[in-house]
Amino acid sequence: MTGLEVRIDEKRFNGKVVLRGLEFTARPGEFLALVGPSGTGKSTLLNLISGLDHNFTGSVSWDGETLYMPGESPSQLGMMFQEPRLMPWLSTLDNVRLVSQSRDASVVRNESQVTARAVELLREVGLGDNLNTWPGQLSGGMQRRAALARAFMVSPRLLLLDEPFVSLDMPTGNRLRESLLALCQRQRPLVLYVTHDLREALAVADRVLFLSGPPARVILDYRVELAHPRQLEGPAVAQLQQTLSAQYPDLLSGLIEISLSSEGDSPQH
Ligand SMILES: Nc1ncnc2c1ncn2[C@@H]1O[C@H](COP(=O)(O)OP(=O)(O)OP(=O)(O)O)[C@@H](O)[C@H]1O
Repeated sequence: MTGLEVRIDEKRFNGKVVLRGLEFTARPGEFLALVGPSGTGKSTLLNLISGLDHNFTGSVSWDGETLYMPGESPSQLGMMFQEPRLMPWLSTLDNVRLVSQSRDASVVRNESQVTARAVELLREVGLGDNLNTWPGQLSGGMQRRAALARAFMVSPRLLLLDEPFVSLDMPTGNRLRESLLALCQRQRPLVLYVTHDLREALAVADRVLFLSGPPARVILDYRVELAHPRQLEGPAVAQLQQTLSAQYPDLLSGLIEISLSSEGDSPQH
């Protein structure tokens, strides 16, 4: 099939089974949220799909071909983590340009094209005035913006996001989610978005995959039939959440959390 086919028979760490019988498929352009209790193996799953960890039984296929030989990752793979992971000694622009030095560089060819694309992406996420700013001078929210721009530098066909906007205040998180959705709308990658926050999942995703407690597997594949733009606090999302809570009370216990932090979009001094 076209797209991603995941079948993890078993993934263990030191003999302990973390994932077992975890299966799903997804098509290009779909936006999937992976929701599950803390410590259930969501990041582990992304590591298997990205090819960072190939020590498991089962298979991951992309466009009908089994990925990957050990040490390989899929081409045009974009990733973003909880931590922005910017190089502190490089400017914001150079942090984004850096990605083009990877083997996915085939997408952008020469220096000026690389720079032009990085500038365009940084403008798109609202950092057009911060091209030469050091990461340490950016706020937490601005650093996530830079990380978001960097994830799109490879024109990703597959985009793996591991709680990318966790511990941001609600307005900052909302603005970043809007930027992400706008970029996805244009480039249509297949997105896997890990979150432990059901409201966030319902606000962004076409499908929500609910993972069980360990060993994790998919216990519900839920299609979200709401038009964009959705608001985290919107009535339709609240109603959906209520319906799901009524239908699947055990599934949702412990999942509905909104992180409130003081981290915002203002630069740090
Ligand atoms: N490198 C590792 N070595 C040993 N155990 C590991 C390793 N990485 C993860 N684990 C274990 O695997 C389980 C799943 O961890 P993982 O980080 O994938 O969960 P998660 O669902 O992403 O958690 P959270 O929501 O808290 O980020 C945990 O019990 C964790 O301790």
